Amino acid sequence: MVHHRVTIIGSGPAAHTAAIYLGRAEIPPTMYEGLMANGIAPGGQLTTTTEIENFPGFPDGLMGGELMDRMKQQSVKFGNNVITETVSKLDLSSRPFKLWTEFNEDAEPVTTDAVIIATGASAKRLHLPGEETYWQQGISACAICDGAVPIFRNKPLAVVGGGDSACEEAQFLTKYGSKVFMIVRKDHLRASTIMQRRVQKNEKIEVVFNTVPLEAKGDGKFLNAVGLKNVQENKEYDLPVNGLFYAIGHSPATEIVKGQVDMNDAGYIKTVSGSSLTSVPGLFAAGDVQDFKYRQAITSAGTGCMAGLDAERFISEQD
Ligand SMILES: Cc1cc2nc3c(=O)[nH]c(=O)nc-3n(C[C@H](O)[C@H](O)[C@H](O)COP(=O)(O)OP(=O)(O)OC[C@H]3O[C@@H](n4cnc5c(N)ncnc54)[C@H](O)[C@@H]3O)c2cc1C
Repeated sequence: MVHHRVTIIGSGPAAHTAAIYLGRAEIPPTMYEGLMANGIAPGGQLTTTTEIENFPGFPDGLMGGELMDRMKQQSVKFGNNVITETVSKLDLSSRPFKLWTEFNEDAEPVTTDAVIIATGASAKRLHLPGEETYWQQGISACAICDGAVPIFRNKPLAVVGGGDSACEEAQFLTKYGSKVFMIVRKDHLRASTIMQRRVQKNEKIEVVFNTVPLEAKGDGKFLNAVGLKNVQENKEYDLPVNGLFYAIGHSPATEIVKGQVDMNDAGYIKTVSGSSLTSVPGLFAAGDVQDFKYRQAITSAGTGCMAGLDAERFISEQD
């Protein structure tokens, strides 16, 4: 039977930071980095983007994929045992915990004393015609990450969504865009009153109610318009914009722990404030899988550090 002391599930900034801390504490973990788990390559969400300009230590920026390669090199240097498989089942009902990987569900389970779950989240997408062509070429699911890039400067932009995140993203984008349209399916915003007021007060934001996006359009290289439909008037038209930002929510990758650990209504794992501890002793959560608010590489790395230290303490207390 294969047994690991600490198993890390995931391979983004949270997972590799936790692995670096555990490795340096002489508890080298085993990491299941996933094999296109949730459609994302090993290395996580940053492998789906281009340049990262807000991760400290890289004043000239660097490509998301390169940042993740470097994190992996660093964790492997400290003994991280990386397995390129996806964990498909996890049994947290008794310790040691048991896990199975994809295509090996009938095999004997792997056992582990502790688990750090850092499986991340993925932004919900609309899958519009043209979306694949203009993804990261005008379409983004993260205004904070991508809003400052030159293609959006002083250009008209659109945000899809009517909740608090959409309002926040629209406000944020007014720093860069010449105008920001909020495309809202209903005849009202879902956002909190204070957020609605801020949007109303901001002269650069125009809310387009009763409207859904139909198509992403452009010159083959960059987005330059979004096809819209006013569902009340049944009227279709093109809105010229150079940026289209989705703010329609995220899906945390928590399927394997569903029903076994406390989560919030949106499916994010709940952690004890100021720690990575979950409702299950020996299960620690880090990164976007437990963070519905910040969802950044640096915050994921920060909570990964916390999970590494928390798991180290847990293991030391068992020894
Ligand atoms: C397009 C885009 C651009 C972004 N740009 C920036 C930016 O400029 N700056 C910034 O700070 N942040 C940016 N972000 C946000 C940042 O990428 C995330 O906050 C961060 O990657 C979250 O890290 P994480 O460690 O939680 O895991 P993730 O990066 O979400 O990675 C989780 C990994 O776990 C794997 N996994 C999932 N389930 C399993 C399983 N069952 N078994 C094994 N493996 C599994 C996944 O396949 C994935 O590889 C961007 C995000 C996107 C989508």
